[in-house]
Amino acid sequence: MIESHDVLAQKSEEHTTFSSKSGVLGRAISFLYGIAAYAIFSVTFLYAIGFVDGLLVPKTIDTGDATPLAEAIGTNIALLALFAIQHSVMARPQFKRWWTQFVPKSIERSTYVLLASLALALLLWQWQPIPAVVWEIGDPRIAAVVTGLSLAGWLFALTSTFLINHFELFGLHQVTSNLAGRPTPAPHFLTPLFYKVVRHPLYLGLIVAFWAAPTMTVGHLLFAAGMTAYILVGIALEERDLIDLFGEEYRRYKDRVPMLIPWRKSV
Ligand SMILES: C[S@@+](CC[C@H](N)C(=O)[O-])C[C@H]1O[C@@H](n2cnc3c(N)ncnc32)[C@H](O)[C@@H]1O
Repeated sequence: MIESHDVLAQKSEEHTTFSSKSGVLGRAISFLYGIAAYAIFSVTFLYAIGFVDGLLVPKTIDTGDATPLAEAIGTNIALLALFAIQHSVMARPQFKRWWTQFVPKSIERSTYVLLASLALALLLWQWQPIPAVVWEIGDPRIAAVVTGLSLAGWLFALTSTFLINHFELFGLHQVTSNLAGRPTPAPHFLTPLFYKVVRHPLYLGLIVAFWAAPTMTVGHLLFAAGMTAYILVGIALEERDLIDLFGEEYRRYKDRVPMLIPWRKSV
């Protein structure tokens, strides 16, 4: 089903109706809730960079008490699955339609961001190290370049969110509009800068950040492989929704621009 901009405008209208009904106090509380969700996301995201790259934080992907291998693998797969299921299920329009019967539309995205951050925080906290080494770069200068590449991946991912709409993606736009009594504008299809080269620069940045490791342990490899597999499934689901939302425009974009690997027709 192609969701027209009229339908989206009507949704914005419904959103305004809620805003005007909820009162100033309700809107102020929603706004503070959105700010808190965003703050929790920011701390978790920054911690995740240190965790994956083994920089500055007390617990990294390769530190912590050793547990039996089967237990470590089982725990880590369960943590990755929880993160992936939360992300994928809650991002779907059908799920959003269902749970906005209980959660106000203005804080739907903030609640998603909050739960996603908590799922990530649980993973960072409970992750079991598996220290066996898969590869290790001996030359410290090359190792530093590889860490730099990983950091560049994180920055590329973060920049991509600003290119489409960082504040909408993380729920701040919605709670701010609600506070001001304005409708949240309907989503727009955008292809700025990186989005002209690949369709999913944010995910590409994350994949680079996960795989560019000067020392790759089995634990880190499990994390990188699990997250990459999840991203590929996530892309298939996201693109189905984007075609529903933007129709022929997104189909043509898909034919023209590769998914993740620049200048490659198919991927
Ligand atoms: C976490 S972001 C990831 C964006 C993209 N997949 C990427 O990797 O850069 C997911 C949100 O971005 C939106 N989105 C993805 N591509 C978009 C585009 N070209 N223009 C506007 N919104 C887009 C999706 O509808 C979804 O709500």
